[in-house]
Amino acid sequence: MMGAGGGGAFAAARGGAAQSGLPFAGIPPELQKKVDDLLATEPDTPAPTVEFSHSRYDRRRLRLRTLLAPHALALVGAFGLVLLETLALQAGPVLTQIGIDHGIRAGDKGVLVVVAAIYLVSIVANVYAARARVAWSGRVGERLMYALRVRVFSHLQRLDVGYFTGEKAGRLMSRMTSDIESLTQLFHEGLIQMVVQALTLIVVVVALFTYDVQLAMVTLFVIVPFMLVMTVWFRSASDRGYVVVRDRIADVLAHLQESLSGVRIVAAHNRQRQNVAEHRNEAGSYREANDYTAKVGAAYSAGTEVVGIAGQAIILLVGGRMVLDGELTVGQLTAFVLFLSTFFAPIQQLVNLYNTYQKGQASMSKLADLLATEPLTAERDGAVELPPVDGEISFEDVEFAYVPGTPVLTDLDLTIRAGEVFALVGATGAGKSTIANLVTRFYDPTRGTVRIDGHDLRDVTLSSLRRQLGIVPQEPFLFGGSIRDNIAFARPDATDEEVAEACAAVGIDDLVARLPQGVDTPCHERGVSLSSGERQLLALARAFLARPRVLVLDEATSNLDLRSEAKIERALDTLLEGRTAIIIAHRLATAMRADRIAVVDGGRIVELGSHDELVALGGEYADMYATWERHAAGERTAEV
Ligand SMILES: Nc1ncnc2c1ncn2[C@@H]1O[C@H](COP(=O)(O)OP(=O)(O)OP(=O)(O)O)[C@@H](O)[C@H]1O
Repeated sequence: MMGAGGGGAFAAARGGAAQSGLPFAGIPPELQKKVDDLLATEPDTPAPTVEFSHSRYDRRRLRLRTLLAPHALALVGAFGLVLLETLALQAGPVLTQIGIDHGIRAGDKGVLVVVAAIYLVSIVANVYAARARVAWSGRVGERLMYALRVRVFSHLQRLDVGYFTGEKAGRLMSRMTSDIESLTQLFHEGLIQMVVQALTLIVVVVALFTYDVQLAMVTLFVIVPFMLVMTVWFRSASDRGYVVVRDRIADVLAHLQESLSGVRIVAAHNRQRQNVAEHRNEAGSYREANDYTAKVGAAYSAGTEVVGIAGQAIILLVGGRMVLDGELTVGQLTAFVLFLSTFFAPIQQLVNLYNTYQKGQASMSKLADLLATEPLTAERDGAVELPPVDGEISFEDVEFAYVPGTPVLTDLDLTIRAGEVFALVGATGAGKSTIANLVTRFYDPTRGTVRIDGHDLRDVTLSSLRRQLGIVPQEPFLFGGSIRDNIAFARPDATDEEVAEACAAVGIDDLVARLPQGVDTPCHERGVSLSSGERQLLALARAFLARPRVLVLDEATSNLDLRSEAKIERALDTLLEGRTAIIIAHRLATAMRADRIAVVDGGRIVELGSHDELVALGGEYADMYATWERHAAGERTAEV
């Protein structure tokens, strides 16, 4: 299939636009063939159908077995290739023995030629089998990792907001980087190599016993015990080492992530030197942990080398005597020594692979834990679609605690009427954002119920709820992409006209017109290229385009200049029309324009009413208003 947009667009351009006088006047006929050739080389990548559900997903615990099961057939194929590879490789010592005993010692050149030819064939067979096996297992490994990456990412999209507050982002990144990496190693080479080495070991043991039982017994009972003791020591020492290595790399990544996302604050507070010192400590601890595992590995491989060489010397001594006594041929002894040298390699390899396996399993269990984490705001079984709402929000006897035992909101009973503009004011830390977080269902109340048009938020599907909610945070996040992508974030299918309408509604049409590529101008991550006022306006345009029934707006605290402020106020007038709006107001000017105002203090609503009512009440709000008026009067005097 041709890539969806490409061919059609070009074909249309060729047919119609050439005469239309549009800026893109079609492809000149002399270039059409080149374009067709180019399109023919485009990859065949139909748009994937993405399935994402908050409630229906694979809940089985992640295990090696269940991951591999769908690829059983491919694995059987790989096993066949491994068998061929191993047998071809181990033919060497047997052929050498035949060459010596029946060729050299019998003086038969014909045998030597045949043996050499078979040797050559076995090497070629080994090379081809190994090549096919590596390519095959690599492909299966990549498919597994692809599926796992998508599964983990999808689950991260599903988890509740609170989870990300509790988990350091750097640690989560290490799930997706170093843990996925160690599983990749396991799937690509680790597992199949374990089979290769285990098979080699079996073939060699069978060959040793076939050549001479007595010599094989010497090998097994004198040499192997040393090998085993060292291996057991190595296993436990390196296991301990790798646990530390994994923890420390996670710390390094966490520190890196934090320093990168806080780069402005770091620069502003001159923390670079201290940050470098901290990172040096983190990286130093990681290096020490790696030093330890390297030391353990070095001691083990040197030790096994010594045992291997000593083993060959013992076999030469015992076997040599047997040759002298006529119990063994020279060819057989040579084959035995050759087999012996391939006997230790698989043991060493298996132990190394055991590390890969351990690392992979540890990563698997961390990823399994992550995948088993149920979102705290999980969708209930049988959750229903929220029908189009008028936008009445009610809190019934609500209590909420981020940390069990320390409630942040208590005894909250409140009804925000449909279409009402409702402002929350109060000191910092009073609980205003928390109230908003319950409306957007970023959290569920610890006790009581939050309803929208009478529906308990926990009974409706998350997507149908969020479709009708608009959220404008204090510090709007801008994603990599164009201004258009950011405005149409909630509705990527919005038409150009709708995007333009949203820009005009919030008054950023003149800003967009000034940009070099208009709405297609790329904006950077976190919107560093836009001012904070412009970012707020862009977020308002985003909300406007989404046309939510209920809008939750956390007003920017940053001081905006009077023009930007006026612009934002005008944008709000358009945006709030006919919608229920909950505004966390940081400026009294905003609160004053609301239909009703709630003063929040210590997790409770202490005053509730319109601006005039609250001023008349003479309580906390009236005090705030009086202070604000004095300030405003002061500013006016200063201006005069
Ligand atoms: N994720 C969290 N985990 C634990 N405690 C939290 C969390 N978020 C907020 N809190 C605490 O809950 C209380 C209420 O916080 P909230 O953010 O609702 O206040 P606020 O009135 O919106 O303040 P501000 O005007 O500064 O945004 C505060 O004491 C705060 O420290």
